[in-house]
Amino acid sequence: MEPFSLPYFYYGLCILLPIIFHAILSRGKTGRRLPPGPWQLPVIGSLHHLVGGLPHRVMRDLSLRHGPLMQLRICERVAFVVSSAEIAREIFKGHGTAFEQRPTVSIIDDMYSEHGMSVMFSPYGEHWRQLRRILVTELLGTRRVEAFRRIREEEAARLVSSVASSPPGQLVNVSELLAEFVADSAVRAIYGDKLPNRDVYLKTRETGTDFSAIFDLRDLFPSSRLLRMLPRNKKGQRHFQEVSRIIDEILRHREERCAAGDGGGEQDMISVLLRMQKESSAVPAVSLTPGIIKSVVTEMFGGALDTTTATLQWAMAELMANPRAMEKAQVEIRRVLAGQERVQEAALGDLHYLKAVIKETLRMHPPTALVSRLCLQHDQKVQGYDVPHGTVIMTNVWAISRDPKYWRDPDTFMPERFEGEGALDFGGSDFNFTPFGSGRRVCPGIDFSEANIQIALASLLYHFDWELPPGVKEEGIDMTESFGVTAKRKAELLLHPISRIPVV
Ligand code: HEM
Repeated sequence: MEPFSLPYFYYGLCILLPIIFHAILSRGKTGRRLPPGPWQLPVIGSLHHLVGGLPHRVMRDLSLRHGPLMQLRICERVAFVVSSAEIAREIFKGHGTAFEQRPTVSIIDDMYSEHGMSVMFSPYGEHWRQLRRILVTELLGTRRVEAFRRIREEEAARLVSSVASSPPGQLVNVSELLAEFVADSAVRAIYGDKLPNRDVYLKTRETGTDFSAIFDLRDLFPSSRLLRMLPRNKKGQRHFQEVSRIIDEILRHREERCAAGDGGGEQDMISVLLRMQKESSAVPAVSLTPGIIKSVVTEMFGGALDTTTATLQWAMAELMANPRAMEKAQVEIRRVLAGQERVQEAALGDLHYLKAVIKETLRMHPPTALVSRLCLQHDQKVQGYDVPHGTVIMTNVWAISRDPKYWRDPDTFMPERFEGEGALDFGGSDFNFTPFGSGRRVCPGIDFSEANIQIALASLLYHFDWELPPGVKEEGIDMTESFGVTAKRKAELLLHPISRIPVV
């Protein structure tokens, strides 16, 4: 064994002393009662604990050690991570509007500062309330979602035609086809037409969900004047400029078509917004300037595409990994739709097992695994702990919906748990199952995305049986999640379709 070496002792002391002083000083300074958390380093705080894994998974593991309300300090930002349904309920039900603001990052602030905030990142207040009302009543309400039915049916028919026309015996890239289905169906609803450069847009979106495009040191050290003078994140800037250019192009096309007399029957979201802009009395407290319309449209694209696509891709992968659930879903669909040439939405209301499959997919793979809010009121207390003004509250939706305290065999895909009377719903009031968030800022796109997911899944399962590539077993399907803002599948899903109900 090496003899004790004095220089190593001094090196160790040099590292430890600042940590100890920092811990003592910060404790003395705040005088607050804060929740427990992992040990912190000077300057970076708890950041080092988060390196090397997917944030929602690392945070779940940390919270198993430190508790369901855990404090993290990421450089200058304080975050409380919530990993229990009871605490989530306390936060969203017991504190009025204290936690109804979303934290934002500088790259998003920069982008919106040019043309005005939309809904997602708007501070809680009158502007948000008015825009949210437009979303809920005019753009994403039941009546409007119903009006997009023809679009969904056409795009679902196109999806199964693409599968049917693939060369016999060849694998079909189901992930890609589902991404294209969502892009076409959602975009036609938003814009009235398909994107002329859909593939370029989809590629651009991929960058937008990459953490490296939104990362900026300014967000971690908001008090640093020096960092504010440094150049912005180039990757993020390029990405947002590209998105901005594409949305400008879309809006220009739509306005030209409106001017040429094609109002899209006032069905698509952009023409609704343009009409409301003209009738300014329709929205007294918010001026629908071209900039605000651009922000709303950008957000509709952002909110709709990745989340819906990820859910569909996970659902197909889970069904392939669980042949019993696949068979049960197909038996139901083929019984309910018996004799139909293609899937029509009218029958989908009777597909109870399919609905349970979608819920179970969202339980196991919530696309927004961490839902963040900001505490903007003073003197809030949660579980007896102080919540300082400016604290980021991160609800670990993924951890809660995989917690054995609430779910039997939480890592097993079991749609049956959502069958029958009294099954949980994802509207935001069952706090152990909140893939769409909760409280006043719950996702307004639930009906819109559910309608798209149902018809695409039902169509794929109605017309085809599906087989894995040779040599791949159900338990060998790659279920790795990619690292990014949306919890997507890392691997593409390649499958063999076997025609059962011919596509005509
Ligand atoms: C499977 C699909 C989807 C999932 C899982 C999802 C999830 C979420 C979540 C977790 C939030 C945050 C809620 C909170 O803070 O409590 C959110 C907010 C939001 N979502 Fe979705 N979403 C989906 C689809 C959509 C669609 C289709 C749209 C629009 C076309 C949309 C637009 C929005 C908007 C605008 C907000 C911000 C609401 C506000 O701050 O008031 N989402 N979504």
